[in-house]
Amino acid sequence: MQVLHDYHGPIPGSDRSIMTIGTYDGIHHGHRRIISEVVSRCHDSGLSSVVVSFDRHPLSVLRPEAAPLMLTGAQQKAELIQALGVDYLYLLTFDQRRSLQSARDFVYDVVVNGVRAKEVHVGSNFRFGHQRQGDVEFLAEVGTLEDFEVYAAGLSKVSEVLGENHRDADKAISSTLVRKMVTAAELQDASALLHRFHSVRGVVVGGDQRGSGELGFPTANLEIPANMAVPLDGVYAGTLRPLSGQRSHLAAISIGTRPTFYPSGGPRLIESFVLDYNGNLYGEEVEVAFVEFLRPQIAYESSDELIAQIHLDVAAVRDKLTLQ
Ligand SMILES: Cc1cc2nc3c(=O)[nH]c(=O)nc-3n(C[C@H](O)[C@H](O)[C@H](O)COP(=O)(O)O)c2cc1C
Ligand SMILES: Nc1ncnc2c1ncn2[C@@H]1O[C@H](COP(=O)(O)OP(=O)(O)OP(=O)(O)O)[C@@H](O)[C@H]1O
Repeated sequence: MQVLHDYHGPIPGSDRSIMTIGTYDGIHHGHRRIISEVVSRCHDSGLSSVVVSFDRHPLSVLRPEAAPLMLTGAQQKAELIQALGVDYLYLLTFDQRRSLQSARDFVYDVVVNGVRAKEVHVGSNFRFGHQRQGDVEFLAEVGTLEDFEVYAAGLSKVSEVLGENHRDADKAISSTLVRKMVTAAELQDASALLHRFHSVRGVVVGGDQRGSGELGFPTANLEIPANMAVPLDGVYAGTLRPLSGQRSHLAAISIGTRPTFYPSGGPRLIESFVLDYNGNLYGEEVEVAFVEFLRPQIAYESSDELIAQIHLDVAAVRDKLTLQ
């Protein structure tokens, strides 16, 4: 897959393309359906597949105070789109200028002159352009004039993945809904909607050295990235993968402020005790994936009580994740 940044001009190597547009944070079940449809129609027609997306969430420019915590960083989103077999990711800088662009100018700039689309696939709720004025009907009107077809897919509902009895069965799957599930630690539901375990990437930083010393459980510490969705404070079964390698390791993960040692609150961290591992992870970029909530954070009376509990946590991780 080739990544084009604010590319002006025809997509290289192809006359016309089949495209989709959206924020595409998380690449959830509904997103996958649309992107896979684009890829499959390209296989049939020999055209190139293009996902047009933004380099940041539009709300981070329009109303930063209302910007959501993200499910994917830019690199991970690109990797997930690539894994679906897409040829080109066309990333638009979402800045003040873009936010003021009318729906008509956006279609001509991106769909007609940029991608030279033959087909545009979106969900039926897709909106675009200044103040979200453009909708599927407007896109189709321009399509009639400019010779591209618009396919508006019905929205995939939660019931398709989580069954008719789920609390949110009737809702459309959306990034917003998955973000809520992640932050509420409803990880089984979130994983099913994402087709993967939610994860966060970061560089391992030094801690207080208490983990490797007094506790006997060294931890790879990540600062919580300011704009990423992270499950609520607690202890989790999950995995850690150094991005320099392919292998994931089982991990007992603690998210929180270490209340045993910082009663009035320390920095909030993601700390991973990696099972059966004694390498050095400092300075490495890693991906920590959250599989299952085990328990809340507890302020223990003594280190010994915490150590006894971490032994149980590690056993629980082994038990749950080696059976899956
Ligand atoms: C599996 C696991 C569970 C943990 N649970 C708690 C907890 O319930 N309460 C708490 O105060 N700290 C908890 N911690 C965090 C430890 O306090 C922390 O790892 C320790 O203070 C070492 O910090 P350091 O990495 O800065 O040296 C947990 C850590 C791990 C790995
Ligand atoms: N459940 C769904 N089923 C089918 N298509 C969807 C679904 N959700 C979103 N889409 C489509 O996927 C594209 C990207 O969606 P986008 O990321 O903008 O929306 P979203 O997932 O609903 O996120 P948010 O909750 O932030 O609005 C759009 O064309 C959108 O209409």
